Amino acid sequence: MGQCYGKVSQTQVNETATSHATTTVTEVVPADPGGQTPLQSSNGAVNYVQSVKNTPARSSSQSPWPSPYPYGVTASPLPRGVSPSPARASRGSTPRRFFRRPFPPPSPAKHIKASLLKRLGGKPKEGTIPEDPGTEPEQALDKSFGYGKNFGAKYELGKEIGRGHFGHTCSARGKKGDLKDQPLAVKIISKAKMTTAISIEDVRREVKILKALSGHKHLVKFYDACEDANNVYIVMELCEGGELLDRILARGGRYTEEDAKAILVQILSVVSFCHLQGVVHRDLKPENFLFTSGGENADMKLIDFGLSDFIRPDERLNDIVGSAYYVAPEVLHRSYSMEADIWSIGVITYILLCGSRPFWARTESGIFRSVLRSDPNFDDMPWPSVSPEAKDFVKRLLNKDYRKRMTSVQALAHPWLRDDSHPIPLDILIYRLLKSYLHASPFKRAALKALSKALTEDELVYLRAQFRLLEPNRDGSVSLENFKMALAQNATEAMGESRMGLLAYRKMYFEEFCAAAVSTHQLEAVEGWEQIASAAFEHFEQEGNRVISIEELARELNVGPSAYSFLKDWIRISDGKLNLLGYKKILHGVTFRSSNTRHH
Ligand SMILES: Nc1ncnc2c1ncn2[C@@H]1O[C@H](COP(=O)(O)OP(=O)(O)OP(=O)(O)O)[C@@H](O)[C@H]1O
Ligand SMILES: [Ca+2]
Ligand SMILES: [Ca+2]
Repeated sequence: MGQCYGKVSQTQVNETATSHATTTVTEVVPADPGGQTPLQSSNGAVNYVQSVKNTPARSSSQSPWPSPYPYGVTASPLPRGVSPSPARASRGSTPRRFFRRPFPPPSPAKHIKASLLKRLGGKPKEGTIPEDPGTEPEQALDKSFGYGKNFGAKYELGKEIGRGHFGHTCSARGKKGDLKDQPLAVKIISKAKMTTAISIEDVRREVKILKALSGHKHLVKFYDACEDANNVYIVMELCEGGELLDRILARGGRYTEEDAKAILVQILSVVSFCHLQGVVHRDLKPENFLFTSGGENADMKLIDFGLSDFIRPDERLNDIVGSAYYVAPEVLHRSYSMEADIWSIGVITYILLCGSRPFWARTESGIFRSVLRSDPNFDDMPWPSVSPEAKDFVKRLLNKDYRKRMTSVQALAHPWLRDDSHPIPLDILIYRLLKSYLHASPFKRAALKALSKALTEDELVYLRAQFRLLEPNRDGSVSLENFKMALAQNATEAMGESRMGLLAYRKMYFEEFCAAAVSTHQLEAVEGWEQIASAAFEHFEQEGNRVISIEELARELNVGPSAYSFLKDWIRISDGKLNLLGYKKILHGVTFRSSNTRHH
């Protein structure tokens, strides 16, 4: 068996314990002898225990679970005045109480190792990391950011209040100007830690995104960025209420549905805002939501845009980043977009409702396997007593097929959360669907039109809200001009970055809007899909179905002659029109893996 690439020497451990608590210390997966990626490696229990013993920060080396305290119990990451919760403190001594649950309760999440190495540099063993970590000679790196150089003159630093893999955060006070005497938080990122071009770019982007998005009610307010020879300083509003993770642990890891809803509405509201601005967060987890004050009903703020990126509506990202417990399957498959954030919210929701993680294993590769292959447990306590709406909600966020997942806006409109007290924001998904509708063939549009006539009230609530947000013209129609206007109204500085393409002018009334803005993939994940499809097919029979040849159907579906043998089953022999199966295929689109066919 090869060496652990994450194994650390005692000196490194000490260095880590005093400066940064990194995952490379607290969770170690053995490198695969065959040079496989961490995705495929397995096992590691023995090495894991050994590495635990090497880690001075741990409160107990007996616990079978990764420590909730990468910082050690003495160096609590909790804000002043908040003591460690009993759940956190007692974990090491009473591990058995957690066996009753399908998975152990949450602990601070670990960044995906490959991503961490790539960003912060390091010495991976040959072949263990899927990508070149991009380490460059130090002197070649340009570490000047163009930020103000007068941090010391403007701010007075206070105590350390938090720590992550990339930086530590201190309380501070403004010395002059608008921020004079105002309590602040300053995230300090050491330039010495920026050993790769990627890590420098990450900091630049973190500041840029934070600055651009600052202003939303549930997003930490950005004030200033400074630098000196040693550090970058990100000055922001001080959130004194601690992390969401600590509140979850303080409650023994379970929220009532009402309390969970109050949390989720805030998360979804800020995440829909980010997505509309073309920003994907990529590291949503309970550690990255802070409460403004200690009160039960304090507002929550999203922090830490260190892994965030700009993304265009049709773009896919391929960089494996995030934290293992919260990472979406398609991120591990290296082709993802905004929906990856929604998965993470699904994981958070699951944790809020039952106190356990939906995907858990002792090693990173084990967690990945679970994310890719296993279905979360909805059978054990407390799930039988959780409302069907809440369960449906979680399942529609944790769908492994990202096309079937709800968007954050749809989640806000889901029956479990729907409530007049929070507005439903504009959904960028509509823009994508409209665009693809306008590019679709008349036959496919007729199929969608029939589908839209079979929609249930639940779907219509969302569509009506979206239509209203486009502020229909006096004749009740909208065009893409309305879309442009609506987007412009919601735009921040960040939006320009997403380089929204503009579509041609085309008038649309509500009826057609529904046909254009309905997502077949999402509907397929709905419980009543078969009924909806049958009802839709009846509408299609009335005013859309027609005689179609195999060749024409192949063209419609964008597939080649090798698919003809399948296609004949989708056309009725009696009248040469589509049957129900064929109708569903037209709605869904098909992919044949054959060299003779064009990939869809
Ligand atoms: N505005 C703030 N007010 C109060 N505490 C904060 C604030 N920003 C950050 N913190 C604290 O500092 C910690 C680290 O900050 P942050 O998450 O931005 O760092 P990081 O190094 O990027 O973390 P990670 O390891 O998750 O990538 C947070 O978890 C939180 O406890
Ligand atoms: Ca963080
Ligand atoms: Ca971060």
